[in-house]
Amino acid sequence: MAFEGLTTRLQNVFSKLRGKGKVSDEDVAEAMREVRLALLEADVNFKVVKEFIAKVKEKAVGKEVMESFTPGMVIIDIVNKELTDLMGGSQSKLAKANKPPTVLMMVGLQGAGKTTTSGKLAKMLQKQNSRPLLVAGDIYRPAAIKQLQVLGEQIKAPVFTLGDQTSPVEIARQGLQHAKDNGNDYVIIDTAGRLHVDEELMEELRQIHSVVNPDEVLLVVDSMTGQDAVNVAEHFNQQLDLTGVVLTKLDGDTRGGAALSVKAVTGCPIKFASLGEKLDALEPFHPERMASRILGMGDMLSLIEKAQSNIDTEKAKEMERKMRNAEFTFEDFLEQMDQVKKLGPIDQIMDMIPGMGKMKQAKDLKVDDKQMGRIEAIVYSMTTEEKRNPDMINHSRRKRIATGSGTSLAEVNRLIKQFDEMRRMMKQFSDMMGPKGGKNKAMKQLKGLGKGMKFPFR
Ligand SMILES: Nc1nc2c(ncn2[C@@H]2O[C@H](COP(=O)(O)OP(=O)(O)OP(=O)(O)O)[C@@H](O)[C@H]2O)c(=O)[nH]1
Repeated sequence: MAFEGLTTRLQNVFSKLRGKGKVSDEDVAEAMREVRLALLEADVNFKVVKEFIAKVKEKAVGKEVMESFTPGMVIIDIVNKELTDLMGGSQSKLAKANKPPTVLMMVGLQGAGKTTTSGKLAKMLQKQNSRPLLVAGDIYRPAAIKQLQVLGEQIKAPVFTLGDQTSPVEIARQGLQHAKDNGNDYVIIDTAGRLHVDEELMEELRQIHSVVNPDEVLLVVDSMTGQDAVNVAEHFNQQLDLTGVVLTKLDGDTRGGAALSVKAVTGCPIKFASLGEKLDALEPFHPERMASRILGMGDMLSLIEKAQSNIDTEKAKEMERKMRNAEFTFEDFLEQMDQVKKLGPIDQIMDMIPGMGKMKQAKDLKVDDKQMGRIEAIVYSMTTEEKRNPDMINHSRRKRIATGSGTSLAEVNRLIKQFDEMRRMMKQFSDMMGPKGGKNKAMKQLKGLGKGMKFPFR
C-alpha cells in the first residue's frame, strides 16, 4: 500500500516525541531531521522538503508549543496541517460549465491510466445523476478505442468514435456537437499519450483545446513513477495550462513523492486519486484526509462516504436486527462479507480506520483479500442446513468442509470457533441492552468482554 514506508517512519518519530513530558529544542531539531529524511526517502522533491521543514520548524519551536501540556501532540498537529497545505489545503472540485455540457479533456503519457480514468470519471458522474459522453480521441494506440468502448458498455455510457482514420481534433469537435445534440451534460475526451512528452503530441492537444475550449484539462499521472510524474506534470502545465491532476495507482507501493510534491511544484491541484483497476476505484482527492492517512491516523470520513454509497441500508438494518436477536447465521455472515467487499480491497479499508494501519504493520492482524477468499470458500462448502444451524457442524462435517474448500481442518475449526464467539458476544450484548440489563450492568459487563475478544478473521 502507498505511503507505507513514510507512515512507519513518521510514526516512529512521533512516538518518540509523544513519550516525552517536556520537549527541548534539540528534540524538535532531531525530529525535524528525521521527518526530512523520511520525506526525501519517500521521493518528495527536495525543494519541497526544504520549504516544508522550514515551515514546520517555524511553528514548532514557539514557546506555546514547548510549554503546552502535550508538546508531542502539538507538533504532530502542525505536521498534519502543513502536509494538508502541501497537498492543496482543501478539496478542489471539478469545474462545471454555466451552460452544459461541461468539457473534460484527459491528457497524459501512455500507460498512466488515462483511458481507465475516463471510464471511472464517467461512472462517478453517473452516480451523481449526470449523463456523460465518452469521446475516443486516441487514434494512435491500436486498442485504445476498443478499450473505451468496452468501458462504456460496462457502465452503460455512450462512447463517441469516428474510428482511427479521422483526426483527433475533428473527433473532439464532432464529439462535443454530438453531446449537445443528445443532451449529455459532460463530455470526457480521451486523448492520445506518448511514451515521452513530445512537440507533436502537444500541438495536437493544443488544437483540441482550442476547438473544444475545455472546462477542465486533467493530467493523469502514474504515482508509481515518483519524481518523473512531477516532471511530466510540470512539462504539461507549461504547454497546456492544466486545471487539475489525477493521481493513479495510489494502491500500489508508491512511496508517495508524487502525491506530496505535484501541487507544490506545479501549482496544479490534485482533483482525484485512483486506488485500483476497478471502475469504482476513483475518489475525489481530499488533502486533509490524505494527510491523516499518511500519518496513520485513518480516514473515517472517506470510509463512511464509501459505505453510504455502496452499502444497502435495508440489508444493513436487517443484519443489525438479526445480530441483536442472536439469529446470525453463516448465511448472514456471507452476506456481510459481500457488503464489506463492495467497499474495496480489505487492505485499503483497514488503512482508513484509525490505528488499524499500525496494527497491520505490527502484523497483529492479518486480513487480506486472499484470506477473505479462504473464509468464503469454507462457508460455501457448508450445506444450506449447516449454514443455518452452525451448531450441527460436528467433527466429520468439519472434515468434509475442509476437503471441499481446499483448506485445513484447523482453519475450519478456527472459523467456527470465532463465529461462535462472535455470536456469544452478540447475545451478551443484546441481553445487556435488553429490559433486564440496565446501563450500569451493561458497562460492567462491557469491561469484562474485551478480554476474550478476538478479531473474527484472524
Ligand atoms: N493498480 C492500478 N492500476 C491502474 C490504475 N489506473 C490504471 N491502472 C492500470 O494501468 C494500465 C494502463 O491504463 P490505461 O488506462 O490503459 O492507460 P492510458 O493512459 O489510457 O494509456 P494510453 O491510452 O496508451 O495513453 C491498465 O492496465 C490499468 O488497468 C490504478 O489506479 N491502480
